[in-house]
Amino acid sequence: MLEGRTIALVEDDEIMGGSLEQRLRLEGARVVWFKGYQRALGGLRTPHRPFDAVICDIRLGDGSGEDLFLKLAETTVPPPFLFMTGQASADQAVRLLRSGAADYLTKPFDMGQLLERLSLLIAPGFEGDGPEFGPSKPARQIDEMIVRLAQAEGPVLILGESGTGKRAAAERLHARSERSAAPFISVDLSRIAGDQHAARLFDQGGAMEQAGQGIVLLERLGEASDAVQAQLLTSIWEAGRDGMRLVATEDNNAHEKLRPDLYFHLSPLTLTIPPLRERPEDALWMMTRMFDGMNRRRDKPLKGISTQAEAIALRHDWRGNGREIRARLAQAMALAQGDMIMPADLFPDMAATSETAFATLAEARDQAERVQIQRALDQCAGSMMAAAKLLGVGRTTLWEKMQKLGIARPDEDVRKPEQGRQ
Ligand SMILES: Nc1ncnc2c1ncn2[C@@H]1O[C@H](COP(=O)(O)OP(=O)(O)OP(=O)(O)O)[C@@H](O)[C@H]1O
Repeated sequence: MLEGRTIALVEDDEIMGGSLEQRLRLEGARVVWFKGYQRALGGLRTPHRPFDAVICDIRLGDGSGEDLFLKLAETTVPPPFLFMTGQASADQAVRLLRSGAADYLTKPFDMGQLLERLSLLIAPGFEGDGPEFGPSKPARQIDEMIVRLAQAEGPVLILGESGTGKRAAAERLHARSERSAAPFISVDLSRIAGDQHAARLFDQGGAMEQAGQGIVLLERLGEASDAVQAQLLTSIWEAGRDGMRLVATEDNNAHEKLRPDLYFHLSPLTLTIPPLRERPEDALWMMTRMFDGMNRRRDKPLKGISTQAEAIALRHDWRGNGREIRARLAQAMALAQGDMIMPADLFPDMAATSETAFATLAEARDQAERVQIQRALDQCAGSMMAAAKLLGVGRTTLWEKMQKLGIARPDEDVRKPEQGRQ
């Protein structure tokens, strides 16, 4: 019944947790058991695999299940939560459901009841091929946006740095749309000489004709000349509702590279994919996912990626985004000497620097604090007062931490943009 599902169990009671774990496994689920608030917070924020659901006790020794859910909801879209409460008051029940939790059960309950509720909350709407872009809030929003774009009509513009997954998004859009049975034709304009663009797109047997009522993906559309862009605009008009649907990709400067009339025609349905350095938890998630796929194809599978390598991956800036992850992993898996991927396998170019040296606890804590403070400041549009509140510390403590960690005051960034981020 739960075959292939991954369920997180958050329960600090050994006996209750043990029997739940056993039963869920019997039903075929993969269970990850977190025995307290703090552990669950870490594990659910950066899951190695997305969870289909979370079964969570309300009372935990070191916090509450409700706080756990709310904390996760600040930065990610949590998986559906099924809470287990003692005698839940009506107020608490309403509050839990309003906060976005999927369901709750009042103790004592029997296993049959729990399994029934669980299957209800997993089956409709949550079934399918899982997230494509990661567990972070922006990534889940991209997944949702793709579904909405797939159901709409009209051309789509996908923007983002190289390797952020623009092509992956277009493929998913095609697969989710009513046009999925029709062709998906892609042309990367940067790989074809400029004087061949028009022929490749518009001639007999060209991309437009091949696509029929399917999707034409034009990668790096800004490479096309002004004349080709004008011709494209005409063919979008001519294709109308019954012809091909155009999806184009560009970097974030599309407005400078495309003819204004074409840009304005494409831009109403725009999907912008943020780079991985702004959502490090997705980088880790994507790395694990790619590792699993590549590892399955190996004659001698590796055991996994070491936690040290993961820690460095979490703070690496991934300028090449998914493309860089894939390249580094392929190299690491080919060259790994042991049965685990170690930092030097994944980042051999940094092997001589302190970047791959094993981080001390203090360094790891500083790094985690730096990321969290920066996130809070971003979320609060630079307001230190609001960020301090979000982080649960006083403004002075936040200020002292920022000085210690070398984080610029937000108003300094505003006054001197040239000294801001690179
Ligand atoms: N969300 C994602 N899901 C799966 N793979 C991804 C994702 N994002 C990036 N990748 C991987 O990263 C690489 C680049 O992805 P893709 O071609 O979709 O990116 P892109 O934004 O179109 O890149 P470019 O602009 O450089 O062509 C591919 O190997 C792909 O497997």
